[in-house]
Amino acid sequence: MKYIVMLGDGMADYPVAQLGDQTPLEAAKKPNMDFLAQNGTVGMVKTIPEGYPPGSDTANLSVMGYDPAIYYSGRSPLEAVSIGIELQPSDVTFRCNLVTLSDAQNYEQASMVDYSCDEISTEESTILVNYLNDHFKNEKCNLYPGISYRHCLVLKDAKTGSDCTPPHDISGRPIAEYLPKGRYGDLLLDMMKRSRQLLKDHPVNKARIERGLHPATSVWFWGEGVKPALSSFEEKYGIKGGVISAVDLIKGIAICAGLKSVDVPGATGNIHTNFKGKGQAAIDLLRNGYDFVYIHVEAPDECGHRHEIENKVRSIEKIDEEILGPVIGAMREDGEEFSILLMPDHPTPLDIRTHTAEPVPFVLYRSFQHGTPFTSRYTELLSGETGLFVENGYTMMDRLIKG
Ligand SMILES: O=C(O)[C@@H](CO)OP(=O)(O)O
Repeated sequence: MKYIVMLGDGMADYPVAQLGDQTPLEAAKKPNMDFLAQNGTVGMVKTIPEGYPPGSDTANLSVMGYDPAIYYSGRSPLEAVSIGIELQPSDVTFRCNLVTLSDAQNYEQASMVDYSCDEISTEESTILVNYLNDHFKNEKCNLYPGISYRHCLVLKDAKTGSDCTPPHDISGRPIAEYLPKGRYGDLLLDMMKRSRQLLKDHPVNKARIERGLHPATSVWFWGEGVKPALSSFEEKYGIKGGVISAVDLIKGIAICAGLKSVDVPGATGNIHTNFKGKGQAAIDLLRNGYDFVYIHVEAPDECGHRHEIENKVRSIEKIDEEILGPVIGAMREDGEEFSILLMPDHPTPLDIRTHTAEPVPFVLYRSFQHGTPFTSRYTELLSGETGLFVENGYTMMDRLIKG
């Protein structure tokens, strides 16, 4: 028996005028997802517990079977683990984005033009983060380069209690209201201001501007946290598993849960990711001694944040055609019985360009069970109409594996 989670990050949405008032899930051609919905159990599930931020951290922990109320210790430490940073219990970490701010005389007067600097390449960002660290590093403070615009700041012998805003929540808005506050607010803001001076004339940025791309004009800190402690997935569920994702957050959850984190060449975390490669990596894992795979695709979420309507629809179609179809095909070819949980972690509605905490539509399909069809397609509306509602997202893994 094989267990598969197919997770489209931020896939759920609201009706979009440009799509004829359909959601991207309604507009997309996705025969495999619709087949699962026609033959599986369909409903809505709340992945974000009351009082928690609607992030991919809390939501993916839930889907992976870990109650955020018990296991959530912040986002950046999960990413730090994936980057390979040895965290001490007294370390406090922050996500460090490279961002593009608008030109302004004073830092406080700028706006958030782009939380990702046009998804700056890892090669360029590594040069910039190492350069900044040469200026910032001391016995209490260290910057570590990660992937693309996602990096990590570690403060030694520190405490939590800073109040920061994710930059993808304030796209296009003036930053004044959203600058760091709380315990390390002044320190973080000082580094952000200094980074703007240091990055201004950097050759990497000059070359980006020449190529018509957004330069990295500042660092932006958020996602505070401390060393995570997850129980072993294998001990919890009695099966060996792996995770396929392009982003450090999900890879970090995998490592902390004792799951294998698979690197797929060309997996980028955006619409240009290697969808086929991810599907093949899942098949390879399931054919080589692993009974569980969690396939995470970041692209629909990025398209939501960037307000890329067509790309969001297309990313759902590519998940369906290049990942879900081949995985289902391989399981049938091998004569394997299998269960699939299909769902997003949270909605990232195109209209608001950020996450919401609303319940998301799910399908739980078992290759060996055939009952009365629940619904005709996999959509937000039809999933809601079945009347099945799961209050605690972290129980979905029990439903998938334990039945
Ligand atoms: O990694 C990030 O910075 C954000 C935005 O892309 O990811 P998510 O929306 O999945 O939290």
